[in-house]
Amino acid sequence: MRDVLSVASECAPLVKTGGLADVVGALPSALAAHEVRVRTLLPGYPAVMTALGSTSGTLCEEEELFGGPARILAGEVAGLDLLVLDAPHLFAREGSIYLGPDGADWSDNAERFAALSWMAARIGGGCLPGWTPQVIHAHDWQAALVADHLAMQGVTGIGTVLTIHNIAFQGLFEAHRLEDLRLDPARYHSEGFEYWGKVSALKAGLTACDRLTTVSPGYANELMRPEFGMGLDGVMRARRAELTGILNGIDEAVWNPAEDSLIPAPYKRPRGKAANKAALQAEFGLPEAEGPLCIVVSRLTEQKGLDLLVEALPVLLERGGQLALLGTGNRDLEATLTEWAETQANVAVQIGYDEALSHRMMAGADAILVPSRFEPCGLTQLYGLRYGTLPVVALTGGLADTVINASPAALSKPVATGLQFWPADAEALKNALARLCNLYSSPSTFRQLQKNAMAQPVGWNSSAAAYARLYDEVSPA
Ligand SMILES: Nc1ncnc2c1ncn2[C@@H]1O[C@H](COP(=O)(O)OP(=O)(O)O[C@H]2O[C@H](CO)[C@@H](O)[C@H](O)[C@H]2O)[C@@H](O)[C@H]1O
Repeated sequence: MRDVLSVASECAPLVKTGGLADVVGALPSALAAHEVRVRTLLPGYPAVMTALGSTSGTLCEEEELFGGPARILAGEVAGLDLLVLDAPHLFAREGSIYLGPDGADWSDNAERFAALSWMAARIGGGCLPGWTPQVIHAHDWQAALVADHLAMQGVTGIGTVLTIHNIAFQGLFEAHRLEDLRLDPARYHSEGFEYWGKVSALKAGLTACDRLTTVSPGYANELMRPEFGMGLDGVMRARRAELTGILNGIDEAVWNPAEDSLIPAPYKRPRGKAANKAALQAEFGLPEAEGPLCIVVSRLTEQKGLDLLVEALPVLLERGGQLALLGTGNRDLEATLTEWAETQANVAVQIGYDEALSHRMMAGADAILVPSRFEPCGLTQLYGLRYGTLPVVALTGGLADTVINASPAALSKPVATGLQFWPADAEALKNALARLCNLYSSPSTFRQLQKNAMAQPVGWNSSAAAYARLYDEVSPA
């Protein structure tokens, strides 16, 4: 049995802004089947403290943690073995976990997440009675200082793994804060955590952790190229031997069309989607239509390429297709999409974040559109596969790794599970939408694609085994 401390800034179902939370929340139970015991360290945001309740005990205290006292609490919540960093001066704030009321990053995000890494390192050093992990698994920049903090605390004999969920987020801070963040000035150089005159928390982890992973083999390759490495491609190339791409899975208990209590009519076969489609159209105020009902469930950011969809949309509408979109983010994009919905009968837009609605959309739609410019893995195309909702995706990162394009060869086998297009531009997306409409107009072909999609494995099993092997490799002898 391996003991692993997973460290992250979010974890479903407790606190979620994106796919990171899903992965951090799902991995522990997937790993349990592979002889790995995971305890998850999270910041004590109000939602986490409330979920923990009063049953927890204090396991370890710190008098002064970046401006105030702190302690580690423990408890079981939603099947997770949680360790919670209770530090009210850093985390007892309402609103977004990353952003202040003005929409900008909290000005002390450096200290907030340095504190998380510092306490992870303390746990690695044995501060909890009776439990010390063999491996610390850090997720994204918010946990990436952990290897440096282990070194600063003089802790050795612990394996470290850093997973990159999205290299666009790097945790950059002014260099003069370096010592306040309890970092070693001797590592402030181009092969350490220095990045264009700043401290990069992500680069700290990329240069100091024993092993690096990212969330698909395709993105692992892309990260080593300037177009995708966001300035860190050189670091990724230098650490090529320690970098692995391990595909994300989805929680098959939460995303199961046969037993999903959040959808109107659970189903096992594609034809069972019809009742869900009618309900979804009614819910969004969409009429019946000749073409496919497409959905988007997404953060509205540059990465996700939804500006391309705005340009390509007429092709779908001319063919009698429909769009129902759920998302939030970029204000201009929200306004443009809302305008489309106000002027087009076949476009409906819901601005906001709504987990239950996202299930109803997966169940009711014919296709899900994911036109991302880059996508480390992507989860919504995996939900789409499981629900027989064909993914139409850009050929990048994990989208390229998880969807089998409906090429003539793949259609004839038949193994195709969706549509891919490249480059990630409006013209290629228009072509993909036209191809989708063609396939949709042949019901038997479309039904076969849906069956193939629903049969594609999208769970955690083989990826959990890959993480377990990695933990074995980095564990001290
Ligand atoms: N408005 C809304 N309402 C309800 N639910 C919404 C929503 N907007 C988004 N979601 C949900 O949030 C999650 C988003 O996960 P993704 O993996 O698709 O992208 P994200 O960029 O957040 O994750 C990053 O990390 C993950 C995890 O490694 C990688 O898969 C991904 O490529 C990388 O960019 C999904 O569960 C989705 O259903």
